[in-house]
Amino acid sequence: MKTFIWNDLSASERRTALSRPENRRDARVLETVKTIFDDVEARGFAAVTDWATRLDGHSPVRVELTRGLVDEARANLSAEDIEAMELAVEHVRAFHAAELPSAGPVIAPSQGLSLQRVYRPISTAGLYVPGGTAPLFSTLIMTAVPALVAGVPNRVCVTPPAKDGSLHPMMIAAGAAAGLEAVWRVGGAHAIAAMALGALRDVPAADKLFGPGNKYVAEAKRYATERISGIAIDMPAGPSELMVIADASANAKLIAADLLSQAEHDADAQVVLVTLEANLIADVAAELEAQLATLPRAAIARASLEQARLFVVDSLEAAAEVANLYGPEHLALQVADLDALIPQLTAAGTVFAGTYAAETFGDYAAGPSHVLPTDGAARAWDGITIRSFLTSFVVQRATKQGAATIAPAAARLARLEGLEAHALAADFRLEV
Ligand SMILES: NC(=O)c1ccc[n+]([C@@H]2O[C@H](COP(=O)([O-])OP(=O)(O)OC[C@H]3O[C@@H](n4cnc5c(N)ncnc54)[C@H](O)[C@@H]3O)[C@@H](O)[C@H]2O)c1
Ligand SMILES: N[C@H](CO)Cc1c[nH]c[nH+]1
Ligand SMILES: [Zn+2]
Repeated sequence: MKTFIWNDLSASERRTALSRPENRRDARVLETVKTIFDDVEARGFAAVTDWATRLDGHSPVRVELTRGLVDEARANLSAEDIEAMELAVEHVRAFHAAELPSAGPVIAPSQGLSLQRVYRPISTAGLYVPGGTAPLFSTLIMTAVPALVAGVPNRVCVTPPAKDGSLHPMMIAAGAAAGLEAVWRVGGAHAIAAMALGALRDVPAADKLFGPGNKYVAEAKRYATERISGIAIDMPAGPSELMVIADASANAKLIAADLLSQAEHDADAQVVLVTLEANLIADVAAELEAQLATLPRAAIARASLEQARLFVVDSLEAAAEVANLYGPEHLALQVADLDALIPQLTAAGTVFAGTYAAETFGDYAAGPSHVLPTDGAARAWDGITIRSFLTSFVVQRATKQGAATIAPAAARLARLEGLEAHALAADFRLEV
């Protein structure tokens, strides 16, 4: 791990030490994404098929979640697997249902005026479920369940095929539990382009794209917003990130386990340790080696660890400063005084507080969606919430008396702006 002593760094050295690698915004990634969008726009589903075959070895298929297919998938899973999935689905459903907003309060700034915010589900949500190196059916749960709770009528779900072209049985079982009618077996930037441009046969173009992915997928989502007017995305959600803040009370084994849990996602995953206790460093390094020895995805985790960073700080204030500047996707706190640290935090996708709050719990089953902002986007974006699937608008009503109260002020301001038609539209309300 590259080590930095926070107090020894100038302001610009601190920014450099905390910057993400350049390769995510690699011009070649954007070039590939643009080429794919051009082709999908020009040739539609035929282009999606060609890219899918070329990059993933299989053409796109709409896998309808029929009763027979779901039963077969469930038969290929153990009762314990299904129980775990159902617990996760229930926690995610309950958390998002609890946060479902009802219409806002009716606000009357003057007599005869009433203002109320109401919420509506978006019409078509494009849900991306990663599957390049691991079938992340947990992401299906973390996107499709909140979309269901929000009442989104068209939920289009895509995920890349396994090498042999199959879908993991849990993708099918979880898809059914999340109320999906089908899962499209297609991934990568071409799947994003297909959802964004309405090129998945008769599936309508997505109003908003959701879900995380590797640098191609993340760039394709960003590029969709540049290219297609009106389309939205949930947030920039690229390769996983974890920052751990530790003090002398921390357990080196748990720190290493949490760091490796995100490092094993992707060679591009970012893991960072911020420690108030220099003596922890050797223990964490030893634990990392010991745990890597038996990890099936050790090669990916090692590649990620090559970019890992370690910051030595001398106070909780300094630790919070590092976290707030970096804005990690996940922030795990292994410090004795959580109540002193948490109020100082301003930028993180989600925070795991204390010894027992494993990041893994949030990834699978705690309840909030695990789709979270990366690359510093946590400074300005939320992770997926129930609101991500809703739009809202304010219904503005006025009685004759309300119009009489507000029209003179509105007309006067309009005339000051030189907008006579606006002013007349206010004045005429006094005549009817
Ligand atoms: N931020 C979050 O909330 C969050 C949540 C879960 C996972 N993740 C991240 O999602 C990512 C999943 O990545 P993944 O690769 O396993 O799956 P993925 O589904 O995101 O990407 C796989 C697809 O990428 C495309 N691809 C691969 N190499 C390409 C190339 N050279 N050119 C063009 N396209 C190419 C292929 O079509 C392939 O199907 C990881 O980085 C993981 O850390 C993030
Ligand atoms: N840690 C990922 C978000 O960065 C989510 C995930 C899915 N499966 C396991 N983990
Ligand atoms: Zn994870």
